Amino acid sequence: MPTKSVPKATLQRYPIYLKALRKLKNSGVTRIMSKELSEYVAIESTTIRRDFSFLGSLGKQGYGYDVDRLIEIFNEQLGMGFDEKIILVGAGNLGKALMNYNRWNHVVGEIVCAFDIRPESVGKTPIPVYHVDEMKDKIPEGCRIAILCVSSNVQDAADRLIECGITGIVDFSHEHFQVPKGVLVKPIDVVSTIQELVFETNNMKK
Ligand SMILES: NC(=O)c1ccc[n+]([C@@H]2O[C@H](COP(=O)([O-])OP(=O)(O)OC[C@H]3O[C@@H](n4cnc5c(N)ncnc54)[C@H](O)[C@@H]3O)[C@@H](O)[C@H]2O)c1
Repeated sequence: MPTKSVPKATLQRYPIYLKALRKLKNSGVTRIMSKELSEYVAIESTTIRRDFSFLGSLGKQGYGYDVDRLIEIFNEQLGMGFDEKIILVGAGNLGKALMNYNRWNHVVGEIVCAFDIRPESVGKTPIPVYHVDEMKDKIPEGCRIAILCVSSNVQDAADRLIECGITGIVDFSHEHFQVPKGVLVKPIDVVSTIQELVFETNNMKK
C-alpha cells in the first residue's frame, strides 16, 4: 500500500475500521455500505469512502463493501492481522478472570492455553491449563505474546517464556525481572494507575 501518500489521520482510523469489520463479520455481516459502517464507527461516510480509496477501488456503487475482502486487505497490506495466539502463565484468580473474559478474538487474538506450577489445583477453566514444564510442547505455533499473572518466581516464569520464543510480555506480576534485548515487557499495574490518578486529581484542585 502506498502509505507515503496516506494521511496520518486516515492511517489512525484504519484500526478502528478493522476492529468494526471483524466484529461485523463475527456477527454474520458479509457486506456493508459506507453509511452503515459510518453509524457503526461514528465516522462520516464521506471520510470512510475517502479513507478506503487509498486502498484501491474496493466498493461498488449500490453494493457496498465486501467485509471479508476489506479485512483481507487490512490484514495483508497494513500488517494488522489481529489473530495473535496468546498464552497465559499463572492461572490463579487474575489469570482465570482473563481466561474467562478472553473476548478479544476480533481485536487482537485470543488466549489459547495457560500454564501453571499447580495446574491440578486450578479448577474449571474455558481453555486448557498445562504444567509449566510442558510449555515447550504445548505452546501454540507462532505464539509470541504471553500474559504473566504469576504470584512467585517471576524470573523463572519469564525465562521459560523467553526460551519458548515469547517476545512480548504483558506483565501483571508487580515484580522486577530481567529480559534480554529484543523482548518487550508491558507492565500493567492497577495500583500505580490509581496512585497516578490520585496525584493528578490532587494537582487539578490546586
Ligand atoms: N497488576 C495488577 O494490577 C494486579 C492486580 C491483581 C493481582 N496482581 C498480581 O498478579 C499476580 C496473580 O494474582 P492472583 O490474585 O491471580 O494470585 P493467585 O495466587 O490467585 O494465582 C497465582 C497463580 O500463579 C501460579 N504460579 C505461581 N508462581 C508461578 C510460576 N513461577 N509459574 C507458573 N505459575 C505460577 C500459582 O500456582 C497460582 O495458580 C500476583 O503477583 C498479584 O500481585 C496484579
